[in-house]
Amino acid sequence: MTKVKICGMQTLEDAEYAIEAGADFIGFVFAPSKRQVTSEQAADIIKKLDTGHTKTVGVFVNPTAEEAKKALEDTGLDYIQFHGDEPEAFVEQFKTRAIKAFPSNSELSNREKFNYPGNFILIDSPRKEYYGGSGTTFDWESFDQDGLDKSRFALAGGLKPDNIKEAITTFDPALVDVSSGVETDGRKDYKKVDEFIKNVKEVL
Ligand SMILES: O=C(O)c1ccccc1NCC(=O)[C@H](O)[C@H](O)COP(=O)(O)O
Repeated sequence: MTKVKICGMQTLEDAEYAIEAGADFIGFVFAPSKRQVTSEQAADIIKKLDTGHTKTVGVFVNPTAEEAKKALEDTGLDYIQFHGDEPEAFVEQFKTRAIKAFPSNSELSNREKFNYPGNFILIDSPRKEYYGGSGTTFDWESFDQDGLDKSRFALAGGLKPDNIKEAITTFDPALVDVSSGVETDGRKDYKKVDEFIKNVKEVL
């Protein structure tokens, strides 16, 4: 079954809700974003969570190796999501605890992307004001799926309760990642979180 990551946790209540609703991963954005949290805020939330099977992810854009290692050690994160232009050799240092994101308009071929180490290779919409979290889909039809390793493929960008089934049918990803699509007025909307996860689980 497709796994779900709910990204952009900003409060303990949001994180607890996403875990209870069945998210496999929850994300905290450390990069510049309207959802940005400090490592102290994330650590404070994570230490209060009973995560069960849910894994925690810190989203960074072009961090130094020291920043990423410190976040893993000090914040209690399970994984780091590299959402910038981090080179392959850089991600290699974190390979058992890394997710590597690329915009859908990256010049790298799918084979080159999947040569990167990491548990998942995430394809997100093209960058706008920030490196992610744009809330817009990319053109699924014209995206070349040749060379995608579906077992490590994660899909993001404008996913929401009413397009997630079509997204899964179109791409058969191992993981789907959402932020804006489960928000109302910039805050996590628990009804949308429930609906999103329910719809993912309904796809066989
Ligand atoms: O969510 C952000 O604000 C963000 C900012 C900068 C870098 C990455 C960011 N998010 C990473 C994610 O994993 C999001 O879930 C992904 O970009 C999809 O976002 P959305 O289109 O809003 O569902």
